[in-house]
Amino acid sequence: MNIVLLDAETLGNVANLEKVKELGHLVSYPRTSPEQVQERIKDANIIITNKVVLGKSEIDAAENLKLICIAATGTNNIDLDYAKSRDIPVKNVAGYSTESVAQATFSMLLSLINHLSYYDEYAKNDYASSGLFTHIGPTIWELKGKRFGIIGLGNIGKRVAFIAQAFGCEVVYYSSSGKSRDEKLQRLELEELLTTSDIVTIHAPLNEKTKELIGKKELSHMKSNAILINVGRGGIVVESDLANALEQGELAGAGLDVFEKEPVASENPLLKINCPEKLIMQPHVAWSSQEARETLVEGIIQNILDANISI
Ligand SMILES: NC(=O)C1=CN([C@@H]2O[C@H](COP(=O)(O)OP(=O)(O)OC[C@H]3O[C@@H](n4cnc5c(N)ncnc54)[C@H](O)[C@@H]3O)[C@@H](O)[C@H]2O)C=CC1
Ligand SMILES: O=C(O)C(=O)CO
Repeated sequence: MNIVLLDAETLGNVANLEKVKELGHLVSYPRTSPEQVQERIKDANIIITNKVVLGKSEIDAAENLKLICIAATGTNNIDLDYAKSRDIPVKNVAGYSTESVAQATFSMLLSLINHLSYYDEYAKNDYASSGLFTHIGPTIWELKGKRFGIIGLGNIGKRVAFIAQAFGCEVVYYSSSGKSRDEKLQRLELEELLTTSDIVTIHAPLNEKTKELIGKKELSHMKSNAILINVGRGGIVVESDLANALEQGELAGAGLDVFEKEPVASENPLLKINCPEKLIMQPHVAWSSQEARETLVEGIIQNILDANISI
């Protein structure tokens, strides 16, 4: 059985990747450009991809393809409808990074509301000569009692809700999908969630309903002291509108782990905003704790075993 892993570098150093070799003949590429995909997968029975895009032409190029394994939870890099029409199963790994992404959500949020970068820089450069034990600079506020609005209440959204409640927040959520109802939490329409929340975090997948869900109009509904965190997918937030909204003071800050184009384009307006202290950016690492990457590989192995492929 030919297994082709297209973007091994994205998994980092995980010992259990060796176990995939016990399942078949593994050819592992650190990275694969769009131009290289078709040649590399032409003999593959199983393709493993984290973020390499497999559309119609790529799927057609792999004539003996039996399974597509996504080395991720999000499935938006695969043409799922076309794979289905060709009877090729597509398996993602659900839930492997829930803790890691929830932790990253709060890491960015707490950094922003406690102004970590500012106070770190002050302590290292100005504190010794300040003559005062403290320094009241940018305002720090407490999470307790604040309204915490979650967009997408699945595995990650629910974990974030639990932690937000532990901080004493009032959690509300928006979901267009009936699957994620939670009777214990208040469900709001998107506009009300945006208008009334002090913190908004995004944990939805990218699909037709979520694409550009948060643009100019939605950002203008947000409270001027609010913080927006997006660890779902980049295409959900319109980046040029967010850059404008931060500059205009329509919201107080944003933490982004995901971007419409990854890596970000050098002309991305977010890289050029005139208030960089209001924005934290990460290179799509919310998922990537050591524990999560090892669990991810276990999930891929299980997906291959479950598929019970015979060649
Ligand atoms: N930044 C990162 O490193 C990572 C990002 N992700 C992203 O987070 C997403 C969610 O992950 P999980 O919670 O594990 O998945 P999940 O499938 O458990 O939850 C997704 C939730 O979003 C809801 N949803 C779907 N369409 C929606 C819409 N139009 N509006 C509001 N909610 C909607 C679904 O009903 C579901 O409850 C993934 O699809 C992926 O895009 C996931 C893992 C790592
Ligand atoms: O698992 C996911 O969906 C991620 O974004 C990490 O690759």
